[in-house]
This record gives sequence, structure tokens and C-alpha cells, in this order.
Amino acid sequence: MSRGFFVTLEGPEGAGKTTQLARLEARLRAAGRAVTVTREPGGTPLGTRVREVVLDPAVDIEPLGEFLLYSASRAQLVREVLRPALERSETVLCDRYADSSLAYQGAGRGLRLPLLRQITDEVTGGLSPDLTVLLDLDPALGLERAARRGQPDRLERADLDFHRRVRQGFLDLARAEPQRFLVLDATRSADDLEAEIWAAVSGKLAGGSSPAAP
Ligand SMILES: Nc1ncnc2c1ncn2[C@@H]1O[C@H](COP(=O)(O)OP(=O)(O)OP(=O)(O)O)[C@@H](O)[C@H]1O
Ligand SMILES: Cc1cn([C@H]2C[C@H](O)[C@@H](COP(=O)(O)O)O2)c(=O)[nH]c1=O
Repeated sequence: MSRGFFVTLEGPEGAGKTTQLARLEARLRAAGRAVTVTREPGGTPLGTRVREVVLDPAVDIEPLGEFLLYSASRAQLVREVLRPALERSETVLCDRYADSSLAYQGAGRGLRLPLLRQITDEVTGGLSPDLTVLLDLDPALGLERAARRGQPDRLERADLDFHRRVRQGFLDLARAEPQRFLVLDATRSADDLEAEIWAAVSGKLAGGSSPAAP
């Protein structure tokens, strides 16, 4: 049986990842695909607990500890959710994954990328997305959008320079792996973005460049 297809959505705060993930899930289900939708941190009982801690503004976490907490959540998600779903040949949609650690803890916090990559490789067993949609936007706008949801979490409270480094970190990752990344301007309408993401995903699923086309 062929392995499923693994799609991640990435980007700065408030870029529209969750919105587009739900729309992509609906498109895939309408096309008759089996889909698993998950997110990082989260997606497992351990990940949910990690999420509460890392997003809590009252908790102080030093950068390496922050990275290791995200990594613990990721290790569990890979084992409990991602690999089993891919082995069932499903299409897996994940709201953030390892690129977020490279952008936030690497570019944002200043941790060394080779160290983060080495640990991430161990944690994921080398599981990398087949397609990563990067929704790119000015972090000031993204934080403004996110603020409509309520009080900012611990990461959203970081200063604008941190969020600018994160954005640049994502763009650098995308430039280094253009075959994996689809970079979209997240200030476009949600309908436009949905159509472009669907064109890319359905094209890969149908066109044979994906390992998943059943
Ligand atoms: N293309 C868009 N144009 C304008 N507003 C949008 C667009 N997409 C989403 N939004 C709005 O922006 C806010 C953030 O969207 P969403 O939660 O999907 O982003 P996110 O990337 O998942 O955020 P976060 O990383 O902070 O969890 C929501 O209020 C949503 O309705
Ligand atoms: C996976 C991952 C996430 N983060 C940050 C990015 C966001 O600020 C939060 C997650 O909240 P969201 O509402 O799901 O966007 O965590 C990070 O810093 N490092 C990571 O590896």
C-alpha cells in the first residue's frame, strides 16, 4: 500500500492557517479522501498538555526548554497520529510542524539551526511533509488579526522584532526548499487562498508527483 500524503500549514501568527486547513479538509472530504487533521502543539493528550504550558503567559521558559517541549509534543504526534494515518494511506493535514521550531526557536529565539535540525530528525524519524503551504504576511497585521480572538498567548506577547525574525525564518526555509513549499500572500482573500491551495494539493494528489495518489 502506498504511503499517504502529508501537508503542513505554516506561517506567522494570524496568517489564516486554521481557516485554510478547515477549507482544505472540506475539499478533500468532498473529493472522497480519507483525511486526518491535527495540529502542533497538540493533537495528542501529551501535546495538549504541552500546548497549555508553552502558550501560558504566566510560565517563563528558556529557549532550549521551549524547543524541547515542542519537540516532545512532536515526537508523540509522529508516533501516535502522523505515521499511523500515513500508513493507512490517508491525507494528513497538520497546523504547524517542525518548520515552526526552525522559524520560532531558530530564527526567532536564536538557537542554532544545525542543533535544532539534528534533534528534529531524531524526534520525527525523518518524517518530512510532502507539501508545506506557507501563508506569509507582515507580523503586525497577523498579530492584529490574532488579537481579535482575545488575550494574547505567551508567544503572541513576544515583541514585533521577534515576530519579524520568525517571518524571515519561514521565508528562508521556503527559499531553501522551493520544491516542498508553496508560499502565498496571506493578505489575499480567504476564498482566493483556498482555491490556490486546492489547486496545488489536488494537482499533486492526481498528478503522480505525490507518493499518495491511490
Ligand atoms: N485571508 C484572510 N483575510 C482576512 N482575514 C483572515 C483571512 N484568513 C483568516 N482571517 C482571519 O484572521 C484571524 C486568524 O485566522 P486563523 O485563526 O485562521 O489564523 P492562524 O494562522 O491559524 O492563527 P494563529 O497562528 O494565531 O493560530 C481570524 O479572525 C480569521 O477569520
Ligand atoms: C509547533 C511550534 C509552534 N510554535 C508557536 C507558534 C505559535 O505562537 C504557537 C502555537 O499556536 P497556534 O495558535 O497553533 O499558532 O506556538 C513554536 O514556537 N514552535 C513550534 O515548534
